[in-house]
Amino acid sequence: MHEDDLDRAEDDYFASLTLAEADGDDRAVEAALRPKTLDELIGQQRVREQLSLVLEAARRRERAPDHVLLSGPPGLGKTTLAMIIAAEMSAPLRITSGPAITHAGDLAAILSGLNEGEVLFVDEIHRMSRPAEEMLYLAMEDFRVDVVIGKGPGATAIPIDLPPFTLVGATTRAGLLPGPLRDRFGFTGHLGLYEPEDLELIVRRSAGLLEVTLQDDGAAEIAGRSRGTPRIANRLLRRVRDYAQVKADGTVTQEIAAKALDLYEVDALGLDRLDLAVLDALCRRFGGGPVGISTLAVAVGEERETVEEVAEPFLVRSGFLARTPRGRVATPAAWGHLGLPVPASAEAAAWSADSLWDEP
Ligand SMILES: Nc1ncnc2c1ncn2[C@@H]1O[C@H](COP(=O)(O)OP(=O)(O)OP(=O)(O)O)[C@@H](O)[C@H]1O
Ligand SMILES: [Mg+2]
Repeated sequence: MHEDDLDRAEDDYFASLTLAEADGDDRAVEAALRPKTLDELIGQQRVREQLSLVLEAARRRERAPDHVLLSGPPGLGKTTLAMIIAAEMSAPLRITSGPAITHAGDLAAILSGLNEGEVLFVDEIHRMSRPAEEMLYLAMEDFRVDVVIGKGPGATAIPIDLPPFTLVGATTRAGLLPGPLRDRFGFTGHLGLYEPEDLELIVRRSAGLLEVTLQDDGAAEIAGRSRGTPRIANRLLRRVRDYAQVKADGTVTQEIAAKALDLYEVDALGLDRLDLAVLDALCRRFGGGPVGISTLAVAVGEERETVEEVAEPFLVRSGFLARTPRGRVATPAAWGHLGLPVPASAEAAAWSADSLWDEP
């Protein structure tokens, strides 16, 4: 069995579980809490409107919608959206991922097995091999793959026509995709971190599905500590529910939520261990910066990618870290959050960070 088939079977399995069956298994609960339609999706107003237009137009033309690229930090709903696209088009969904496609042949097999209108979801599309990527260009644009038979001068390419399909690619970093690949997507949706109000709605929706009694201030407490991320909000809700059931009568109040999250070392603003380690290294070891992201990653013992894609977006959004052309700098708020006096240099660095830049 191919790894992607396995992924698919696993995802189908998790998605098919009812909440009662899934409960207790975090991954299965996550799948069961996924919104199934665009209307059910909370937040991401702009992406939702744009995508709904793309899908509605395709439905009216009775054609497969244009290829869609979804980018954004982990846990914001890329996989969920891919499933929604297929569901909204009443089309079957095939799931694979960049790292699972090691040879162009793997991709050729997947592509040539597609049926008309099918949605092919390629997660972590930035991690596909170069030859597979080139094969994908042709498939996306001309709905064709060239399968090479033989080797050396005698090798021949046999073109195989593909039925119209929709590719949905997901990446945590659109900036890492080669230009030619990015350009072949008809629509790119960028998912940004969620606002606390939206997270509150998500927590309340999930509590309803999980049959947790949740007070409004309890929902706000969980939302406020969820790092702008629905996956984290749902996970914190489950930990708080455990706490409420064991230590109280099961009702999640603000006080219960705060106590439970303190116990799990999620601080009042939602910073987790990694976030705090990054801030701590930045302030204590590098005097507040500027310091390069790779150096910072080594200092906290993490992959550069993890620091850049998981910790940094939230720290920037929370106003603790600024990205400058010379490196990352801690803002005065960061020193304050760590309970350290703000050095004069930090004030100055924050002012010079007016040249803040953002990735495309
Ligand atoms: N807009 C939303 N409304 C409600 N729940 C959401 C929303 N977005 C995501 N979720 C929930 O968050 C969880 C994580 O979402 P999802 O798996 O789609 O994230 P992802 O972007 O694919 O993450 P990764 O990059 O790690 O693959 C899902 O279980 C889903 O229930
Ligand atoms: Mg995903």
